[in-house]
Amino acid sequence: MKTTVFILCGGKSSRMQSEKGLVLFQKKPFVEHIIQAILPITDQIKLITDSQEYDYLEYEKIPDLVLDKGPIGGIYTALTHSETEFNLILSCDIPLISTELLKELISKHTEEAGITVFASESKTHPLIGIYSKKILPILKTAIENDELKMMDLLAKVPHQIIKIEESENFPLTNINSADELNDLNINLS
Ligand SMILES: Nc1nc2c(ncn2[C@@H]2O[C@H](COP(=O)(O)OP(=O)(O)OP(=O)(O)O)[C@@H](O)[C@H]2O)c(=O)[nH]1
Repeated sequence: MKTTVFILCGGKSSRMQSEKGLVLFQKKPFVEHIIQAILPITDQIKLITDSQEYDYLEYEKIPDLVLDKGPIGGIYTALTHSETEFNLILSCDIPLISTELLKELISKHTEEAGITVFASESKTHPLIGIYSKKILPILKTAIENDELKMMDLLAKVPHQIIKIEESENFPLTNINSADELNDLNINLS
């Protein structure tokens, strides 16, 4: 299955108060941890961002087509730009993500699903997902109507959930603030 990978590196980072994808974890920016997990699968990696702070990375940067719409706006830009039917969309704040989990997600996606994501009983992970280009019209309408919640988008699209145990959530953890990063570092020490 030919897949393009898009990392969402936009938004306000208001809880982190600095460019989230460039926050250091184990001496390396979040975004580089994510790229490292993707590279054994593909080097077709693109960043959705308006920030020049990512210019040092060799991958293509695509500016947002719509502003202030949150992750759903970034996904809209990614799918509009994409030349492949299947697209792995990742947020920039998941430094623990592994190649194995990404491979599992890609291998379990089926053509009938517009979106495939992981979920445990307590948590769904919509920003670690396979998104089909065919959902673009639904995305566009959602943005036009300012219906920007990812869980609302999932409800509108035929989707597939890859069930995981609660204990498997850890590598999918997203880090939104300095406090959460601190907790993660304590957890791992
Ligand atoms: N390209 C793009 N990515 C976005 C946008 N808004 C959020 N994201 C990304 O979506 C993911 C989840 O973002 P959130 O944590 O919901 O929002 P945020 O703006 O980064 O952070 P907060 O201001 O703290 O809510 C992160 O990878 C963000 O970089 C956007 O407008 N464009």
